[in-house]
Amino acid sequence: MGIEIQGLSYWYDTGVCALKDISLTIQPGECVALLGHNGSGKTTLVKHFNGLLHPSQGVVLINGIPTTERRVAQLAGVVALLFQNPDDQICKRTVWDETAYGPKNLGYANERVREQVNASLSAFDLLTMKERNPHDLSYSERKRLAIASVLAMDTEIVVLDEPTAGLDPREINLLKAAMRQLQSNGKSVVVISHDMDFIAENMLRAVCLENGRKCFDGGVADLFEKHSFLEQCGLLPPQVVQLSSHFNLRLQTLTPKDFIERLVDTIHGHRHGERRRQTP
Ligand SMILES: Nc1ncnc2c1ncn2[C@@H]1O[C@H](COP(=O)(O)OP(=O)(O)OP(=O)(O)O)[C@@H](O)[C@H]1O
Repeated sequence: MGIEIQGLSYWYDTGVCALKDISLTIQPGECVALLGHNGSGKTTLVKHFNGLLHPSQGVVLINGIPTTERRVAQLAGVVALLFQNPDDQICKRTVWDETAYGPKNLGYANERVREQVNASLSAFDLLTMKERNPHDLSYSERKRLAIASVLAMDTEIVVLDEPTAGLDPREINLLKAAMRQLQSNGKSVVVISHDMDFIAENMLRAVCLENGRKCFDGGVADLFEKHSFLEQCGLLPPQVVQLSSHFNLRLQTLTPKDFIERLVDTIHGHRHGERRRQTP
C-alpha cells in the first residue's frame, strides 16, 4: 500500500528521457524529501503519482492499483499535488471558493467541506481574506492559498512541490505546523524542495535524483554527512551542518535547537574535563 514504483522510465514527446528505471516504495504515513538538481526529474516523477503522466515503461501503484487503471479524478481523492507555481493551480474568484473547490469535487458533504476549508484557511492565516479574489493577493498569500487548498482535500497522500518558495519565516512556521499535523494524522507526504533547513527539520528520509535516475535513498541525517555527494546533486547541507563542519564539531545535528543543546553539552564536557585535569 502507499506508493510503489517499479522500473519507471518516462520519455516526453520531445524525446527527453526524464526518468530512468526508478524503483521506490513510500509506505503509508511516511514523509519523504525528493531532492536533486533542477531538471533532474522530480516534478515528472510526482506527476506520475496522480496520473497526470503515465509511465513509458514500468508501473506506479497507488494503494496497490496501477495508476493506468484509475482516472485522474479517482486518483485526486487519494493524492493531492501542490504545483510549484500557485498560479498554475488557482482558478476560482474567491479564496473560500478556491479552497472549497477540491473538497467539493471529491464529493464531501457540505459540513465536511466547511470544516476542512475553515481549518485549512486558519492554519495558513487566510480566514480573514476568504472573500477576496485570489488574483488580488500577494505572491506569498497565493502560495499559502494553494497549499491550504491542497490540504483541504484531506487526501491520504500529499505531494508538495517547493512549498517554502516565496514564504517568509513566519509563513514557513505555519507550514511546519501543518506538516506536523499531517504527520500526526498518518498522511504520506512527499516534499520537493531546495530548502535544506526545512528538509532537515521536517523529514527523516530523502530520495535524490540525478539526470532522471535515483542516486540516493536513505536517512536525511546520512545524506547531510555526504558533502561532496550533495554538491554533485546541486545541494548544500543545512546551515547548522555547515557550521558544525566548519568548526570541525562532530555534533551530528540537523536543527538549530539540537545544535545549541549539543554545543552547550560539548562546552560543559570540555570544562568538566579541564577541571578534572587541574584537580590533583
Ligand atoms: N513538458 C515537457 N516537455 C518536454 N520536456 C520536459 C517537460 N517537462 C520537463 N521536461 C524535461 O524533463 C526533465 C526533467 O524535468 P523536471 O521538471 O521533471 O525536473 P525537476 O527536477 O522537477 O526540475 P526543477 O527543480 O527545475 O523543477 C528536464 O530535462 C526537463 O527539461
